[in-house]
Amino acid sequence: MTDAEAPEDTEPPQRCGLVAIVGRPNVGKSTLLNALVGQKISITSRKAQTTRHRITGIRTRGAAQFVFVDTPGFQTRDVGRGRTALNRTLNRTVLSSVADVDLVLFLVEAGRFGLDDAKVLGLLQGEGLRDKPVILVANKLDAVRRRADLLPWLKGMQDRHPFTEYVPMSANKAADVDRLLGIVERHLPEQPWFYEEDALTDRSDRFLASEIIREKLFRLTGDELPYACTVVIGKYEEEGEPPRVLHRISADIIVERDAHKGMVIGEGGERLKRIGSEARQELENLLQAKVFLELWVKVRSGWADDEARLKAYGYE
Ligand SMILES: Nc1nc2c(ncn2[C@@H]2O[C@H](COP(=O)(O)OP(=O)(O)OP(=O)(O)O)[C@@H](O)[C@H]2O)c(=O)[nH]1
Repeated sequence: MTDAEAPEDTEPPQRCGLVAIVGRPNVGKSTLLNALVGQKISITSRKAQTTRHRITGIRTRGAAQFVFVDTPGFQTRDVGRGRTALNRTLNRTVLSSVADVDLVLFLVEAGRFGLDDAKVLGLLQGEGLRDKPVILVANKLDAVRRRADLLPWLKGMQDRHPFTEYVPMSANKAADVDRLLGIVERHLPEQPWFYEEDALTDRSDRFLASEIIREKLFRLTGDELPYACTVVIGKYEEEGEPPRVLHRISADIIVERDAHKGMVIGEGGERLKRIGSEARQELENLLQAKVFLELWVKVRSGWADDEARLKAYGYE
């Protein structure tokens, strides 16, 4: 067979790129990330501002590999009284996580654009970020009662920023999420994939463990517990060979006051038991291994105000 007769190579070239998901707290960033990645990686909670770490989720679909970077929402609410070290650290994280990405998904709630949203958009229009392609994702479309109002709203958004695309959608609708992936794909640079085809996250098991425990902590304590609580993994050991692997994990739940300790432990230790057993089950699913989980509750007042301690806990 000569070259002229060879069948045409129809394989599309590989695409791969970093995508940041930004938006004010509670707009649906974690929900969207989980849906885009197709498996639960980040944590979601009805409570605002639970995502403090920069989390990557990876999705490989066809020729495209999407590397998602979830960022904490630009902090518009103070933690405790006044501006704390925690807040300053969070704002720095937002900026640095967006600087090196190929594309930004700017999430707002469809039909709304408040002061909080404007602050995040302001960050995106800052020095060094101006030429970055930004897709406006108008999330929670299902919650919009008057669809007719949406068109003028979208027109208004055009005046606020020259967005690359406008995508009204619901993060909890699979078809919408699929359509968004298709749109994002077109903006990924043509280059070889960074990760294996089946990679989901470059975060360690240790990190995922602390995120899952923290999610259970917030879900099961409701609104009582201030979000200035954290989870620190002390011991993390793996024993045995597949398929019989055991992860031995010991974690500290750090709270600010004795009263909070009581809330976490609950009557007769019931609540702490539940946090532990739900986290263990979820970890066993995720790791496909047995998990032995030990939880301790410790009081360290003022931890959110101590930069050195934040570093020790991994908030950089
Ligand atoms: N109706 C509706 N609710 C949604 C949608 N997407 C997210 N939510 C809800 O919005 C709330 C906040 O979602 P999260 O994904 O935790 O929001 P987030 O932006 O990551 O919040 P932070 O971690 O606080 O920054 C949750 O109760 C979600 O279930 C959507 O498309 N429609």
